[in-house]
Parts: sequence; C-alpha cells; structure tokens
Amino acid sequence: MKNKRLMHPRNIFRTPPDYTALAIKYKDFRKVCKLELNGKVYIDYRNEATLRALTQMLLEEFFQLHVEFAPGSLVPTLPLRLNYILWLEDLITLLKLPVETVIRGIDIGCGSSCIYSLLAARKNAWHMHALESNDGNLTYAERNVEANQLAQLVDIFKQTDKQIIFKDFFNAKPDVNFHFCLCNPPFYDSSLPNPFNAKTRNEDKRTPPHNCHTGHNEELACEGGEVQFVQRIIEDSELYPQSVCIYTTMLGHKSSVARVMEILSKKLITNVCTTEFCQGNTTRWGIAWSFSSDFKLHNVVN
Ligand SMILES: C[S@@+](CC[C@H](N)C(=O)[O-])C[C@H]1O[C@@H](n2cnc3c(N)ncnc32)[C@H](O)[C@@H]1O
Repeated sequence: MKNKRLMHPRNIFRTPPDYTALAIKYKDFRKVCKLELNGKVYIDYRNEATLRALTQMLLEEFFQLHVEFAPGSLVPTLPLRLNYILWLEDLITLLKLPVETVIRGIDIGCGSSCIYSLLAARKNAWHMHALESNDGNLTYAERNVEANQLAQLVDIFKQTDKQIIFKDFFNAKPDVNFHFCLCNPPFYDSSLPNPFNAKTRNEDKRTPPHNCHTGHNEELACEGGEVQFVQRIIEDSELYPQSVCIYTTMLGHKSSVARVMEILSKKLITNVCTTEFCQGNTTRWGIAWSFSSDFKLHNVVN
C-alpha cells in the first residue's frame, strides 16, 4: 500500500494477527466477521459492533484483559493505544531509573474502557492513576479494573470539574510524584456549529478514515477542541513542574501539533519532543514536555 508507514517496532500488531484463527477461537468476534470466498476473514471497520468485538477479542487474546465498554461510548483501537504505551516506555528509558523503580503514571480521561491504564498495568506493572469526569465512564472504568484484578495497580479518580486537570488530584496526593502523564483528549471543538463534520484532514492527499466514528459527544468534544484541552494541561503543568517528570499528550489532528508547540515555545518550555503514531491509514501525534533539565527529551527507537 502506498505511503503505508509502520507501527512502533515493538508493536505486536505490526504483523497482522491471524484473524481466521481468532474467529475460530472467539465466538463473539466470529459473529461480527464475514468469511470471504478465499477463506479469509473480512472485518468491517466501519461497523461499531464489529469494532467493539474486535477490540475486546484482541485485549483478551494478547493481554488477557476482559474489558466492557459503556453503551455508546468510545471504542478504543488497540494498535494506537499500544503505540502510545511503547513510546512512553521509550521516553522512560531516558530517565535512567534503577530497574526496581515503581513507575507511576497519570491517565487523563481514562474513558469507560480505562484502556491505557489497564494496558500499562498488565504489560508493565506500572502504577496508574486514571482520572475521569463522566459518571457513566467512571462506573465502567472501575468495573474493568476490578474484573481484571488490577485494583492494586490502577486507582480511579473522579474528576468533579471538567475544566480542571490536575488541581484536585494533586491536592488529594500531595506527596506523590509521577514519572509521566498521558492523555487522549477530546478532539473536536464543541463551540463549532457542526463539530464532528469540521474538515480536519486534507481530503485531496489522504484516504478517508477507515474506522467508524464511536463515542458520546461529551467524550469527543470540548470547548476549543484538543488544542484548548492540551493548553489547560500545559498551564496546569506549569503550576506543578516537579509533580510529573514527563508530561505527554496525544493529538488527533496534524494541524494541532504546530499550535501546541507554539504554546510550549511561548511559555519557554524547551525540553520537548514529538512523535507520530502510525497505524496503517491512521496517523496520530504525540507531544512530550518536561521541566527537568536532568535529561533531554528525544525519540528513542529500538
Ligand atoms: C477521547 S476520550 C479518551 C478515552 C480513553 N482514554 C481512550 O483513549 O479510549 C476523552 C475522555 O476524557 C474525559 N474527560 C474530559 N475532560 C476531562 C477532565 N477534565 N478530567 C478527566 N477526564 C476528562 C471524557 O469524559 C472522556 O472519557
């Protein structure tokens, strides 16, 4: 395929799994697949029920995670979430921590699946603090942590005010420092007349998105979109420069990368790096910044 860029070198989905074997093994996944004449399984990524069953099956098969999503909520795609976790692993190596260090991270807006925290805990035994403002998502996230016996590693924090990122959480944990924070912010700008149809891609140059649009409006949109949400994270990070060693966020629109870099630069935050998360036809971006001068952020690919 033209211009197809690769996933992180350690991403297990760089080689597509054997979906035929998985359809034989997982009944619920089999129900949403179609068998083609050549015997191969066809997955309709534009169908929400298919995406749900696919993500649930992949989490079960590769991470022994049993995850339920709140009805109508965002269905996370696993290759992208894994690309982000692998990038964080790379960034954490820059800290040159002793091997026995207990890694602590914050997941801003964990969603109903709590997918990043569950993956980080199951894969790396990182201690995760998952922040969420939506009550329905909180209930499911708590259930998902319990169902996977990960309560020792994942702690859910109810964010009572959506405008706040760290204040209440850090007030509740005054003496704890964290190695990183991660975030998949609400992408769309709720102040636009038609937020979900706003043109964010250069349609002439790129193929249309392959996955269907999932998630409640509240999860996907906020005033000012992802740039404003990330701006709040940056402003809060300035208030707590030592509380988190590496602040990070994902961005869904390429145009947001330059805008966020400009915000960081205007604030004279210079220990910064960016990355691309490539998943076949979908690309997302990652930005990291730090107030520490003990290490220099840069991308480590191994
Ligand atoms: C795009 S979803 C990401 C969900 C999940 N992390 C994922 O990647 O699938 C953003 C989530 O952030 C939550 N959220 C929005 N504002 C928040 C805030 N100030 N603090 C914590 N969570 C927030 C939303 O309710 C939603 O669940």
